[in-house]
Amino acid sequence: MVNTPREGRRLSRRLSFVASGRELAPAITLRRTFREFWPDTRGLRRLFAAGVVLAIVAALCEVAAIRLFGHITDEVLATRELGAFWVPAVSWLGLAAVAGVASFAGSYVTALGAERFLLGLRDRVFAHIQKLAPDFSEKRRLGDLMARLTDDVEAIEELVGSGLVKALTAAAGAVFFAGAAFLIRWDLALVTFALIPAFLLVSRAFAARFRTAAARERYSNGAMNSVLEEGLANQPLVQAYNRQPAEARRLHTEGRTWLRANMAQAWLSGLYGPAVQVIETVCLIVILGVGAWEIAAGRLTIGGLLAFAAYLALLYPAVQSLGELALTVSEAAAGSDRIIEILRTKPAVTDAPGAVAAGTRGRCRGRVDFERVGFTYPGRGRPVLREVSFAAEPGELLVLTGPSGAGKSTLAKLLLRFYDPDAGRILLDGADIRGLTRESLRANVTVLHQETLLFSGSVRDNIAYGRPDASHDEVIKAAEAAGVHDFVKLLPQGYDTPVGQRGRLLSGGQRQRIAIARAILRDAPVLVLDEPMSGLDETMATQVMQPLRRLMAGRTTILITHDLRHAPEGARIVELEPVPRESRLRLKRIGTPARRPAPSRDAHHETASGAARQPASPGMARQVVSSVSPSDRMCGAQQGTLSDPGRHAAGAPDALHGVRQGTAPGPRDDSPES
Ligand SMILES: Nc1ncnc2c1ncn2[C@@H]1O[C@H](COP(=O)(O)OP(=O)(O)OP(=O)(O)O)[C@@H](O)[C@H]1O
Repeated sequence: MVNTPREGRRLSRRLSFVASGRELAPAITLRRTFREFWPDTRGLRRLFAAGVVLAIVAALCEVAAIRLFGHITDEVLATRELGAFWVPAVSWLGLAAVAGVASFAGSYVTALGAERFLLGLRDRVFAHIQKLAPDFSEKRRLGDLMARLTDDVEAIEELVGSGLVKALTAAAGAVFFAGAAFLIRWDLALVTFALIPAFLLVSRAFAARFRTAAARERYSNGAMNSVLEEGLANQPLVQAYNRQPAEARRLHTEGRTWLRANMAQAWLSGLYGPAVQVIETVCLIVILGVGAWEIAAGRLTIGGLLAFAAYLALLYPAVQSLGELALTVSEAAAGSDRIIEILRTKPAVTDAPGAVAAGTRGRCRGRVDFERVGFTYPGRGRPVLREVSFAAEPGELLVLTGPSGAGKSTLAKLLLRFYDPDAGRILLDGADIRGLTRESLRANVTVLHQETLLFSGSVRDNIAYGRPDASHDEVIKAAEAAGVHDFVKLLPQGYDTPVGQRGRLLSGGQRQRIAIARAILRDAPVLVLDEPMSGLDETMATQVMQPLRRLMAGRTTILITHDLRHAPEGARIVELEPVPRESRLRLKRIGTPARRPAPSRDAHHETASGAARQPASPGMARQVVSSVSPSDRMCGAQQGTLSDPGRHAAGAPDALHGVRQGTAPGPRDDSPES
């Protein structure tokens, strides 16, 4: 059953799937697995069919070769007639050559089909995950998703692709070898066939123990990998906190558990081989005993007996291989369950039928409107946003502030259409973004995420990520504008220097500036900066501020920040407060800081009832926007709207989001750095 270490690993994976079948819920039938994944074999079926045909040719050659072996034994060895040797010997050689070529070609085309199937299915699942909101991956353990894209996809292939080929060829081989043995002596064949259940019984007895051992191995392997992954990913933390010995101990403990689980498996595989061998020996002795009796009685030749034994030696592995099919099915069922779960997850948003491209010739002016937007994350009872309205004019800088968890980053996700709002709408240049193609929408909106996201490629790759066709000069220009060029020049390989895993070979400020260069190169008219200064100290923040201003110049910018010290002068400020637990009251404020933003956000606060905490800066211009409970709505409506009173008033005046227009924003002095 377990012949090579690779097969052993495969078997343990297979058995562990069976063992943990309950959690993995292989409630999927064989038919359903085939129905779901058979279409993935389109274009590959000829390869698999060729694999079956070639494997059958090889098996037939083996049947014929054994026949020749019997013939040589009887006609040459027993009679000592050397002259009768050459023809069968050359034929045997010819058969061996044909079998070798057929076997090689069969394995090759089957492997080609299998690898292409894996490639196609993995691409399909990965492409589907990319269509889902990023939260889909973020909510899951990365290791689990990786296992689905590798082990589970492979398990499906082993059933639907190469597994099917293997099953068909094993079945054909079993029929040929059994048939050939039957032709030599049908009564002797029946005796030996009667011993086949003994193989199945031993397999069954071992499988149960193997299953437990394999499940332990898989579990401890997962635990060990987690320790490794965490230890390596958090290496700076481990070293800074002097936790190296503790981490080493943790790994050693998990490693020892894994070792014990592996030894249990090794013990079982070691025992299984001799157990099967005992049965095979029993079979052989029975055959030899009965054969000797039959030879003495003149009813069987020595060549016939040896050929008979050779057929049985090939028949038993074929039968075992068919027996293992049940394990392949279990594994594939569990794997397909997990893959189907991904494939059946519907994207939170899709392009509407008839969706159009944003803007004129793909580029919009950059006006953004949030109109009474309400949103609750799927599976969450409480809304994150309720009746949020504000607008940003083309080229305007709007600072979005508010306490942690108020939903600021969620607004960015809605603007990118990772989700659609449950209520209200978001407009880009006056067009509801639900009517735009997601590709064109996202081409017009660049988000700089709170955590700088870099790939492990070179500096150049990371800058050009949003525009892979950018020329070298364009990359350098963007890098210069972002203040990247000077430090890149000092790197050992310049723009070709690898930035390391998630850009960890660079400082936080350098990473951030590369992300700014990437955004500059992308040149989208709308920009969302989500806490661009987070994690940067004062000096770094100052260094990043200059390139940021260049990036913001001429673009509609929504700057999300807790820290109003980073709000450029003259910027309009929108404050978002969390949706209160009980009341439907929601308050947000818009203001314009004076020459310098207030040092403390508290200085801007004003209570919902209107009892103002005075702004620290005397020149602060302020608008108050409030989304109010139904009884307050009229009051809100009377206050007008932020930017287009006519449009809102013409809509549903009694449900309007209340806006109190403050002093007009002062002149912006964060204008593009020239
Ligand atoms: N994918 C998600 N699924 C469910 N809830 C989420 C998800 N993402 C965020 N939330 C919740 O939504 C609320 C708003 O989160 P969001 O990240 O928008 O806040 P924020 O104002 O940007 O906070 P911070 O300033 O700390 O970044 C939080 O309570 C958060 O727990």
